[in-house]
Amino acid sequence: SDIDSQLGELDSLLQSDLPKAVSVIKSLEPRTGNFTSQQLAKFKTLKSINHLYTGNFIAAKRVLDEAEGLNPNQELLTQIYLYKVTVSIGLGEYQQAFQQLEQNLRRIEQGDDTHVKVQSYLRLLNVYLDLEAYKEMLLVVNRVLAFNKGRDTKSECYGMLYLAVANLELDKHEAAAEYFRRSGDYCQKHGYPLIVAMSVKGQARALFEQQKYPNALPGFLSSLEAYEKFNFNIEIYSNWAFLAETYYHLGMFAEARDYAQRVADLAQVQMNIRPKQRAHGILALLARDAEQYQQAYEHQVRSQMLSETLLNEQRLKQNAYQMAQFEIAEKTRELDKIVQDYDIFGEQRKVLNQQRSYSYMFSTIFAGASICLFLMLVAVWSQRSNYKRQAQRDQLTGVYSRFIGQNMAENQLIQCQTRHSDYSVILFDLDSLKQINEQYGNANGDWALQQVVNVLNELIDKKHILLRMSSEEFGLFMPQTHIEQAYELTTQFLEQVASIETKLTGHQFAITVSAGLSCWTEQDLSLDPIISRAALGLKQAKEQGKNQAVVYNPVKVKQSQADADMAVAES
Ligand SMILES: Nc1nc2c(ncn2[C@@H]2O[C@H](COP(=O)(O)OP(=O)(O)OP(=O)(O)O)[C@@H](O)[C@H]2O)c(=O)[nH]1
Repeated sequence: SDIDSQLGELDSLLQSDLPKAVSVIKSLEPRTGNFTSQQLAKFKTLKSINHLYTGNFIAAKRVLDEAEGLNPNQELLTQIYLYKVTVSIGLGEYQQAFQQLEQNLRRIEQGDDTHVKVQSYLRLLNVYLDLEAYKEMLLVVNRVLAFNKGRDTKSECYGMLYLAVANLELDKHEAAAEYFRRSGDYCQKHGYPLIVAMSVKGQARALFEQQKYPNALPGFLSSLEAYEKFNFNIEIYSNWAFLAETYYHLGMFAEARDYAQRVADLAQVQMNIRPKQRAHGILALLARDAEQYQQAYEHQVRSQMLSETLLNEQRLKQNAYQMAQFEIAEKTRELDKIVQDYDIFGEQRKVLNQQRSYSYMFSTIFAGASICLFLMLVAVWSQRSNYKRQAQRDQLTGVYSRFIGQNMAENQLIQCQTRHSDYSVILFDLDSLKQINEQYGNANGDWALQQVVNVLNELIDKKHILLRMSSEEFGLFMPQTHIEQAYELTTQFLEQVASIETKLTGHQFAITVSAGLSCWTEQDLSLDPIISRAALGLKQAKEQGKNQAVVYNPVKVKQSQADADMAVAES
């Protein structure tokens, strides 16, 4: 009918000429009263695509719900569900996306269209990857491979790659290396050079994780060369960062510095953050080896702040759009092939070929089973499962870094403020660390720092937050702890530190710490004034001859002599 053909036209326009599509939607709107419910469902579904293009996920969700309620046929229903998944991904509601996919899969499994099944499974893999549900990924990968049986080479190629990625993320590094080798061979044979490069890199990653740095090196170098042909910058920069780290472990410091510096010099845009985070980590290590502690500390702080930025879920979408900016002929050809292979929407193929940019976007957003595959892959490769922990911790002592730790402490303080409960802070600093470094070497200085932290870790409990405030200073934040309790704990801490046995190092030297204490008063609106007072206490402790704790709380000191007494040096 006339309406059906107009809906068909709208379908095409949505991928070729968005402004015109919008005007067609407007012109059809007043006539929807004459539509059959099937046509109306189709119309609403198409409207949702427009909303998706413009990033209006809420509106898309609403019209899709309406379309679903109109009892559409099976084919349209599948389409509606897939768009709903896209909406959920767009809204960052991955759990929901996952449930919708499961629902849809159950429906699809009852049907017998193997192609649709494989595409849906691949799509499900995206979401699993994003949810870091690697075990589930393995199950679904096996289903992809079982259904596809090598029929669709592209799906097979991706399936094999996914299998390797899941193994890598599950820390099955040996298996991962083997699977990456196989996916590399297969994809090479069937002409998917970009996936070959990813497989080569994946293999290098698996070897890298096993600390087989000499074996990992050639893989990073050769995949770098391949990515360079594609101008695939995201991967190029990522490889530089891995090369920096690999060279560092191989003791080739000049090369490590060179690659790390290249990455550190990159613009601070979304897609560079992960490599930059890694590169600053390496620069921190290099600076530390050169005994440039201030620089090392600064690099570490930068690295940690970048990690924090990465935690933002939005990076996935932004990565997608960064990627979409690569207007490289090679890449476009590759994408066209992907789009063809993954063209769930059959007839739209010819339009996709006419209109590259829209097809690009279309494939990114909808036929996402293809391009999203490697976008998400890039994102997940950028987000090692343990990186969150690493980023939050000081590398030497394992305590929280300042950035993370102080945020946590600040949150705790707010809770104490609302409950009017106690909150104490201890700042401490190893005495004469400079001298220990100079006399017994930096390694022993490091060792001393670690021992001191070990001692304190034994004395504190879960609710306490221990963090490295700067290269020299540590802070202990203690909710629901009265200053007298804090002082008692500090006294014990100082005693135990003083009795640390240093013979194991081959030297005999004294380790002591000085500490400043302070606690929350009703006047304090944040941690800052409390920390400043503790710092004054620490300064006083140093001035009074070190190896002692000083409580600095002017308000309380004025109020009671007992508190002032606590400020007296430990005997
Ligand atoms: N080994 C080692 N030394 C460090 C680390 N971080 C900082 N340092 C060194 O610690 C020293 C601190 O020097 P100062 O601020 O003069 O303090 P100090 O020698 O500890 O003397 P006081 O704090 O006054 O007792 C500097 O020489 C830094 O290079 C580290 O992670 N490991």
